[in-house]
Amino acid sequence: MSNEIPAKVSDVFDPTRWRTVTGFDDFQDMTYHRQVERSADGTVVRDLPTVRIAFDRPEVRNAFRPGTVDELYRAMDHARMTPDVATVLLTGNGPSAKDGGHSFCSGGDQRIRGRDGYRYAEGETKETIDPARAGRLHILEVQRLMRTMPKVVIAVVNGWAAGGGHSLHVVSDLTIASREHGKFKQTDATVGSFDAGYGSALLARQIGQKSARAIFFLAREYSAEDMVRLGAVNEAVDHERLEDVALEYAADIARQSPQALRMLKFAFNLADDGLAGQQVFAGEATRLAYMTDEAVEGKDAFLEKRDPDWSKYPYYF
Ligand SMILES: CC(C)(COP(=O)(O)OP(=O)(O)OC[C@H]1O[C@@H](n2cnc3c(N)ncnc32)[C@H](O)[C@@H]1OP(=O)(O)O)[C@@H](O)C(=O)NCCC(=O)NCCSC(=O)c1cc(O)c2ccccc2c1O
Repeated sequence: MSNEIPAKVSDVFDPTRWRTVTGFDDFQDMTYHRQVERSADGTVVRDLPTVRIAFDRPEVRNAFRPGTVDELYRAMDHARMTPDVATVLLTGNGPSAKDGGHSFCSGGDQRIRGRDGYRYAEGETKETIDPARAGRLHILEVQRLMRTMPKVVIAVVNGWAAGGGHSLHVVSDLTIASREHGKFKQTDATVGSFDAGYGSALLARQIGQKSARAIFFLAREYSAEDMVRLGAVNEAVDHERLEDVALEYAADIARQSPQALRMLKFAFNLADDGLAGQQVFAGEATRLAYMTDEAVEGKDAFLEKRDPDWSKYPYYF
């Protein structure tokens, strides 16, 4: 494992607490780091169970284009499949070198929005759109991944959370936000778009119908403190302490049982996610069942071409 200290990608990012995750060197729009413990001389002693995934387009308030979403999905899925990762911090790098603005994510990049979704493009403008590739709305696939992955996802809102960026905070398990720079605005309807899935309906489950409807219908700006009062954000934090506090949350999460965490996450989702939620919860119930001698007896009996002997296993009540 490399002892190299990564570049300082954001104002509240402490490079000594992280290493760059290998295999993602091709990323252009995102950064992906793993928390580490280092000795006094900077040597990595061990990995810690948290990753940091961040939008890295601060000059456009961390708007996402299809390539951004591809990278976000890859990092998130890698975190999902890394067995010693408990918590994912999703945040935005910044501030913008252009104007000093802070952003978590401002949703879909409107410059390359086509009539069929967001278009792949060589450059930053509509003139560079690749006509051979269809438009995408696959941030929804990322939302489903965040929702169903058996890890705790924390939105670390360091600046603007607008449009599709607002929805990413909604679908995260927890949200902490910068008191100074965390700002929330659901601009979907302003630009003729609408997240009619988790972004709106789940928000209504979280904070109530009237408040959620106001956020979408009025598209007003809310501070981190406003959002704490509404119940949409767990905590407003001094900006300079934002990632430290996020790592304190992650340390508490790491003290809990992995099995209990995933059963709880899927239990929280179950009723709101209908049969899909039941399927995800039930999959973990099946895994627990596979761990029992009773289930092993069923498998062994099949392989040994005999009838299963259930006599040792009571009909619990
Ligand atoms: C986020 C803001 C409120 C910040 O305002 P502020 O005044 O601080 O900054 P500027 O407006 O000056 O922005 C600086 C700079 O960044 C550019 N920029 C900002 N956001 C975007 C963006 N989303 N796309 C492209 N460019 C952006 C801005 O133009 C400036 O550039 P300069 O060259 O002039 O320096 C404010 O910026 C803002 O309101 N942004 C737009 C937010 C928005 O409407 N987002 C899209 C909503 S729709 C969406 O995200 C969405 C995506 C999906 O994939 C979906 C899929 C399925 C269903 C629904 C979806 C969906 O709704």
